[in-house]
Amino acid sequence: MGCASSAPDRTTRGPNGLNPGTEGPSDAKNLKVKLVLLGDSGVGKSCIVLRFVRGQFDPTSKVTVGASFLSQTIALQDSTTVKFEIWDTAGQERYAALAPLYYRGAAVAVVVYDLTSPESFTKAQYWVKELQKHGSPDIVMALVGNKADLLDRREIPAEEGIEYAEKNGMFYIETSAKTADNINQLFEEIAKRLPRPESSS
Ligand SMILES: Nc1nc2c(ncn2[C@@H]2O[C@H](COP(=O)(O)OP(=O)(O)OP(=O)(O)O)[C@@H](O)[C@H]2O)c(=O)[nH]1
Repeated sequence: MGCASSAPDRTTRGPNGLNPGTEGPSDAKNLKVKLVLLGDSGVGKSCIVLRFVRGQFDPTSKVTVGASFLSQTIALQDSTTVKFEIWDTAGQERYAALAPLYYRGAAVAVVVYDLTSPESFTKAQYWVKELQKHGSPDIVMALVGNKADLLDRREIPAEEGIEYAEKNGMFYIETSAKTADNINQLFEEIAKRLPRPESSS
């Protein structure tokens, strides 16, 4: 597990220097945002990132160790760009204590569960509470039910995800990193919800 581990050239360990490989501040036309992915091990966080950044899916990928970093810029219809600086955290319990290093200061949190796994939905709720307690007050949060291609194995009905997301001020989306379903839409939806800095011109 850990799709992004197949992309080592843009991967780094540890949160030091929170903007590796990036230059220049955000402005009204070119936003730069720190995004963190949280969720149980095996829910598909790395695969979502790899699908979004590289358009690839690697079913044989490895578990994430610590965290990995990738960035991707998207252009919106109003000719603004959003550069996502993505911290993909490791879902295994042994790395849980590291998570605050990655979600601290994040403008966006993407909390992922596997819609075939009730345990992972419980874990997603744990991360939402953690973010509510310790994340930035104006953080944009998405709740993602991944592995939507495995519909015959679904355990969490969409309504449950929607209801939980609404109660917690998040938006809900179901994705499949395998088929690419809703992956770009996830990031476009986040981009739409970002607070815009005042234009200086
Ligand atoms: N069917 C299906 N399998 C998926 C999907 N996304 C990921 N997987 C599989 O789920 C497993 C785990 O994916 P990862 O992306 O490594 O999971 P992770 O959340 O990054 O796990 P950690 O690195 O331990 O935190 C891999 O075997 C993937 O091939 C999906 O959308 N559909």
